[in-house]
Amino acid sequence: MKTLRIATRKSPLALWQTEHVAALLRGLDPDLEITLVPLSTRGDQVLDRSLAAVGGKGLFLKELEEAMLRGEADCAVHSLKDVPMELEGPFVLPAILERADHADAFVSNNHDDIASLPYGARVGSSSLRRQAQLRALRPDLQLVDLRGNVNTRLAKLDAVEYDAILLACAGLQRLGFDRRIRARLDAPAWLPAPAQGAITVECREDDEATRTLFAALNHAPTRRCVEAERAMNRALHGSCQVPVAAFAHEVEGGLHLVGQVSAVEDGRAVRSEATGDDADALGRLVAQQLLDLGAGEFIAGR
Ligand SMILES: NCc1[nH]cc(CCC(=O)O)c1CC(=O)O
Repeated sequence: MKTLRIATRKSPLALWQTEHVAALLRGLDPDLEITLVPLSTRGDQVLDRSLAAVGGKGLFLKELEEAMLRGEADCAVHSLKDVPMELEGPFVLPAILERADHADAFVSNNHDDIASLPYGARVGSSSLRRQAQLRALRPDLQLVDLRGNVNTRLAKLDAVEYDAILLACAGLQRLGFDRRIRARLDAPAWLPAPAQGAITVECREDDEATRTLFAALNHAPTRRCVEAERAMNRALHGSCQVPVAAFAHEVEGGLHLVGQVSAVEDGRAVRSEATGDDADALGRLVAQQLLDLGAGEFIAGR
């Protein structure tokens, strides 16, 4: 292969993740020439409205996919949690890297954890999943939308617009902000988004050379776990207007998956879990269990 062109969003986290993939590739083949193709996506421009309202997660991929279709890039790097459950178009994910930290992080300059926040404190997050889990624990909190990339959100916390914010540990760690994590919000007590912490590579289905190149970076156990989480989400037909959380890990005899669907308004939730060896079947099973427990009520009309 001549030069590998990797499309990426321009946020500091996206660039870090793309540089990380490039470094892994150079480790495999020091002679490989790699160039980054940084692009703005519609998703990056929507800072004022809920993403769900304008078309959802696919907005972070579209421009990168268009560049691949025009032959201007060979592949793209994404946070897998931002990749829609169904890829639209002739694309595949030839590599899912080993998952980093799955957990959410509680970030605050004055408070140690959720429990020690004062009554009615202002917490910033625009994730419905994080808001719903906070509501369930602390109905008194004032939940305030917080958009923008990780660096922007930390700057808003420091400008004292919020008493605390919630972010993914993985993003903070990648950008060198480990020390801003005041408390980890770990599974199973607190559940992450499906595939949180996993980086993926997307390329054209018919591009055998690129698929082969990236096969070596795929981490099979992570792929199985995130496949179960994503199969559950897919089977729930959850738009990104519905708080869906999921976490799978390997156990004796296969995978264990825990899933949860919450009500946006008050954080009421249904939760279910199961063990199995077929990731896709396990995801669909837990989705069905959640529907049997009444998850449909939280999904309907959203
Ligand atoms: N929604 C943006 C986004 N997409 C992926 C991550 C974190 C990195 C990851 O999950 O791998 C973040 C930031 C955040 O949620 O704090």
